[in-house]
This record gives sequence, C-alpha cells and structure tokens, in this order.
Amino acid sequence: MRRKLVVANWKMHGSIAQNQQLFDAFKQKLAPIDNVDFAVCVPYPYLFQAQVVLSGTNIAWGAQNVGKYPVGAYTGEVAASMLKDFDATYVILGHSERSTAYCESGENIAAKFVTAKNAGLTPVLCVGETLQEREAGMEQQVVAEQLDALLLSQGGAVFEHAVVSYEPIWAIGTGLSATPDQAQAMHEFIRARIAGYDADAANSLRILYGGSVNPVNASQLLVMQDIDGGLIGRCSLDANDFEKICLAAAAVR
Ligand SMILES: O=C(CO)COP(=O)(O)O
Repeated sequence: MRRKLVVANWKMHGSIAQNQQLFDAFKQKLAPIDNVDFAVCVPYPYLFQAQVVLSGTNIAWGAQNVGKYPVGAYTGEVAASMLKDFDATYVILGHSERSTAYCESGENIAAKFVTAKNAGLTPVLCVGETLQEREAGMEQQVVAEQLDALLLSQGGAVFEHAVVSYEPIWAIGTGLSATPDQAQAMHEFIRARIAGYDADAANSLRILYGGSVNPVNASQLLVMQDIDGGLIGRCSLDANDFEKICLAAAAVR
C-alpha cells in the first residue's frame, strides 16, 4: 500500500501570529503519527516561518504556486530554486482557484510542473471538473485533458515521485464532497491514464482527494483503494479538525 499523505492548503489565510499557533498545535498533535506523511502549503511570505518552526518535525512544508521560469526578469514571480532555499518539499500547481481566477493554461501548469521537478520539489498537480462538466458526463474527458498537458509532452515518467490531487471544482469550499465511490472512480481513471504511459510511475503515484474533506467524511474517503491521502482547505485551518483527518488517514490499514 502507498503511504498516505495529508496536505494542508492554507490558501490566502494566516498571519505570523496565527500560523505560530497552528504550527504549534499541528506539531504537538501529529508528532505521534508515524505512518502518514504530512505537509502544510503556506503563502510565500510564511515559508521562512514554516522552515524555522517545522524543521526537525514530521511535517513538511511547501508553497501554492511557482514561477515557470528558473530565473530572470519576471516581476512578481517566485522561482522553484527560491522555494528550495527555504527547504520546501511540495508545491501545489494548477489549483482551480488559480486556473480560473488567473487564467492559467494547461501548458503553463505543465511548464511549472517540470520546473518544480527539475528543482527537486514534489509537485502536487490539481485536476478536476466543474459541476456543469460532471452533469454533462464529461468529467473523465476533462481530467484526461488536464493530465495530457503533461503526458503528451513529457511522457509518464514525469509523474514518478509526484502527487496528483483530484479536486472536483464543485466540491471545493462548498461543503459538498464527492462521494467515496465518485472519488475512487476518478482516482482509478487517473492512475490508469498514467499507467498507459508508465506503469511504475502510476503505481507509485500518490493521488490525493481534495474538496470539502472534513473529520466526518475523511475515513470513508481515505479507505478507498486509490485514494492516497487528502488535500485539505478549510479544515486545515482548525488544528482539531486537521488532526482528526490525519488520524483517519493513519487508521487505514
Ligand atoms: O481547495 C481545496 C484544497 O486545495 C479544498 O478546499 P476545502 O477543503 O475548503 O473544500
């Protein structure tokens, strides 16, 4: 079985004081759990704080975006090597809150994915469909296209040691999670699609589910065969809720 991974996506929340409290609570609550990997993806300005506070713990840290170029005159962008400077492990890419609000294309996200990997970061690639697309029965086609932006240009090996997160857009921040069966079906589809290019990469790939995961639904989702963890938004801003989700991941045998 693949080792579970639970990632907190703090989005654009936090302050130095608030983060300190959450980090301290996470450290204390998650320290005894030794069969799950954890990470917190913070806004860029708090990477240094994450590095200082989380070094030496069982919680990794990361960012929520990265520039697609390694270095240069790109005002406002942050390079993958800069994230590595703060010992970041993960970077979330292609989150729908970015791809819709900032018009990120599949090629752009693919370029960021490759840049991140080349710098030694673990990309967490978000894929998922809108409610309209699901209602039209197009969810697999949409997710296939999102994966193909990488598969067609890079092949399947690019997913080795990477992470994909299935985040149906209709489930993000709505309180309406995908059912375990809906999520499992899409996770299986994602793994099979990647296996068509590289079976080893697909087998080792961790596929997270994100979208209204909470302490109540976490255990039913995380027990599914192809659900290797969660990408948690709202409930990662509450240490008790986050702990319960992490314990649900740890309880899966
Ligand atoms: O967007 C998400 C994680 O990246 C999910 O957010 P919520 O858990 O708040 O639905």
